[in-house]
Amino acid sequence: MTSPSTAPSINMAENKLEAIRYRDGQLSIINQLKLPLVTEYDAISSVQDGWDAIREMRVRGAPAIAIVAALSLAVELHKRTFASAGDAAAFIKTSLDHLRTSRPTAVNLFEAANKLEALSAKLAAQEGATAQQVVAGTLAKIEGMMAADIADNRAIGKHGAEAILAKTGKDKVRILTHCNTGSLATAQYGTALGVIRCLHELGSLDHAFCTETRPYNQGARLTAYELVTEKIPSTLVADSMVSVLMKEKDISAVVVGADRVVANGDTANKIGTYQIAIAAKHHGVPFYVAAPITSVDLDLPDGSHIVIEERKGDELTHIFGKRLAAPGINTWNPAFDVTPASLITGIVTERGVVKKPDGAPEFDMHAFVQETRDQKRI
Ligand SMILES: CSC[C@H]1O[C@H](OP(=O)(O)O)[C@H](O)[C@@H]1O
Repeated sequence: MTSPSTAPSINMAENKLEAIRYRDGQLSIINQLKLPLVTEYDAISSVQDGWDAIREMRVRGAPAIAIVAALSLAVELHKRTFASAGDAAAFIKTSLDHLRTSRPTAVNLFEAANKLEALSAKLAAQEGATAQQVVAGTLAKIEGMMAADIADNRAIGKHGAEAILAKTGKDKVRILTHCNTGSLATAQYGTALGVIRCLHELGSLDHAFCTETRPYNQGARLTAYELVTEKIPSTLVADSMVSVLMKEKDISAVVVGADRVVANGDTANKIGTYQIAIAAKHHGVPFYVAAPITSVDLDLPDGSHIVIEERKGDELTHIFGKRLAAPGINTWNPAFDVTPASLITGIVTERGVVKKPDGAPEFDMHAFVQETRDQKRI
């Protein structure tokens, strides 16, 4: 499945980091387990290949997971033939059911799967529907996902940059982020890292700080890679340095991504986000979550209902396959934590920044989604 390549991950023509390559039914992804030392694209030729890449975290990041899952289905739809519209819809449903089991916490995958399943069932139920119509309609929806995600990320970047500059009243800001929420976690540009990119484009970024993000090191490996590649002034810190960083380095705001934002604004994000939010509260640093509406789960009332993925202890005990922890030690490796709404200043989406109603400790995501429904594209 792996096709080692020395091709650069930067598309020099557009100066864009291309983590997901999809052309005419052919899909490949950068193997993020090997970054930043090796840039290698893995071919994804089936739904099972997509599932494996997501489970093994060769591709990760909430929007990227949803997009690669859907595109892995698109790859199969390009190759297969079906006897009837019903057969095509049944295959799509079975594939999506399988893809839903790859990783549990990021809601984007489930949101995309639900939409695609509903669409294919609707197409198949139409009078005289053919398999080709079901496949073509589903493919069009899937193939539009990347463009929609890039547009959403650019809008998130703009809203987030404006909100941070307004809140801090500063011309130039110093931003801390956690994990990787950039081009590697999305179709391109990124969510929280998109806000940092936008501040940089506006000439309003003094400096970005990224955490290592143990145990998987998305910050040290991936965010640092994106920041250095784009020549954004930036510094890497260990997760354990966040409080002293806020005390001594004049951090203007924190902006992080999200895997699931529930109805009251409680937010599941990469493990370690919660302690950064607590430190931000203590130091009076505004704390923003940046995420597309596809990361909002209105079905869950608060964060206690979010299923948190637990991953293998090897991610803690080993780095690049090399053991660093004492053999025999027990491990606990939750991949995400939940930051309570009370610690969050604002939730930046493509439709604007959600704020708490006056004096309220929590957000009303239902009201925000309802009010902004007309702006919905996908
Ligand atoms: C914009 S990506 C959101 C999210 O995804 C990351 O998780 P993982 O690397 O485990 O897939 C992280 O929590 C990011 O903030």
